[in-house]
Amino acid sequence: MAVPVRASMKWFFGSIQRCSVTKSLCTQVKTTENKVRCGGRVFSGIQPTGVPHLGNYLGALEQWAELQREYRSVLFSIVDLHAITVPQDPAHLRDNILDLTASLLACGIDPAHAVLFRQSQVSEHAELSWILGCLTSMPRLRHLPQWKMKSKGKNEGSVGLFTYPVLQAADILLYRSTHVPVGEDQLQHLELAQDVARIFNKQYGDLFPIPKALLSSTRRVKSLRDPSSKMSKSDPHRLATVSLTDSPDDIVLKFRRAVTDFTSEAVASARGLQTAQYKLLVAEAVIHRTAPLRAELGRLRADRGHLERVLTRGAQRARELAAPLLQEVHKRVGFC
Ligand SMILES: Nc1ncnc2c1ncn2[C@@H]1O[C@H](COP(=O)(O)OC(=O)[C@@H](N)Cc2c[nH]c3ccccc23)[C@@H](O)[C@H]1O
Repeated sequence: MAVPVRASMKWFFGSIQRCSVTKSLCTQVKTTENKVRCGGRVFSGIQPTGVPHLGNYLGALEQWAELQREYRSVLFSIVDLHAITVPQDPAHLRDNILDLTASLLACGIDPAHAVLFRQSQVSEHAELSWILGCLTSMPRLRHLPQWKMKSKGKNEGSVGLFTYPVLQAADILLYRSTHVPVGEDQLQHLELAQDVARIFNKQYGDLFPIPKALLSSTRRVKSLRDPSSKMSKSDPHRLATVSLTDSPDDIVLKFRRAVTDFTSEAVASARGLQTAQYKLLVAEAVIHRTAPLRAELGRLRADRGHLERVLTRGAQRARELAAPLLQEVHKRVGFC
């Protein structure tokens, strides 16, 4: 099958993928515009489904760390309410939340610069989600990716899975966020958040800025087994996904087995190499890039108390921002 592993490895050679989405929806991160210290507010979220993979890192987390130095106000949430839209084992979920916290810190998220918190510890998310859900039509949600993928096309999922994107809109709007760094797979969800903000503003008066997506240069890392799909935590094929905690041997194995249509003409720095040599080169680059993260992650994971404290403090700071906004929403809709 002629499918490009090089597409999933492009970042290594510094190739910048072109943004195919309209300018109004998204902005690529490394533009001059965004290098200026911005007065806006950045918000993003990640599901606690284990240690992040290379797609999460290159598509989102790497730029999260940069943005916290560039923006005045930055919040990152571990979205555990989203995680339970599919069945979860409670003990496993608890572990995953702390493992993800350690991973985010290892990727450079600094609680002194960014508010890092668990979504379920700030109840305003769920409450705003209800209000926004009352402004959202069912047909608008039916075609969004989470529902289409996870309900298996048979309308089999839970109500929570169906309204998942409304909760995501609430996450973003609750902080009047202006910029949302995400991978390409989240753009449709962001469009919904924009629509909901417009609907609310029209009905109740201007309150929410229309949030923009910030796409990294590596906005879609593909599965190493089936490049027609994205690299994903839920991929059942063990060799499809590179986790940040994979051992160097595992990384080499996964790239060696990766599906590719590579020809050495395609990437200047690999000219003249055979496919096997090229794959090894990329595997070594990934090992080199992830080694410091692996070491730091191991250290952070050992101190569960510290991780809990980071999340508790983060939730306090998030609530200080969320409560007055929700109060204002209450006033506008007529609750007080
Ligand atoms: N293969 C890939 N290539 C490039 N980027 C990728 C790849 N896989 C994942 N990503 C990006 O990683 C981030 C977290 O992924 P999640 O699936 O947990 O991401 C999700 O499931 C969201 N619904 C979480 C969420 C909840 N509320 C939010 C509010 C704002 C932004 C995001 C959220 C995302 O930026 C995602 O785009």
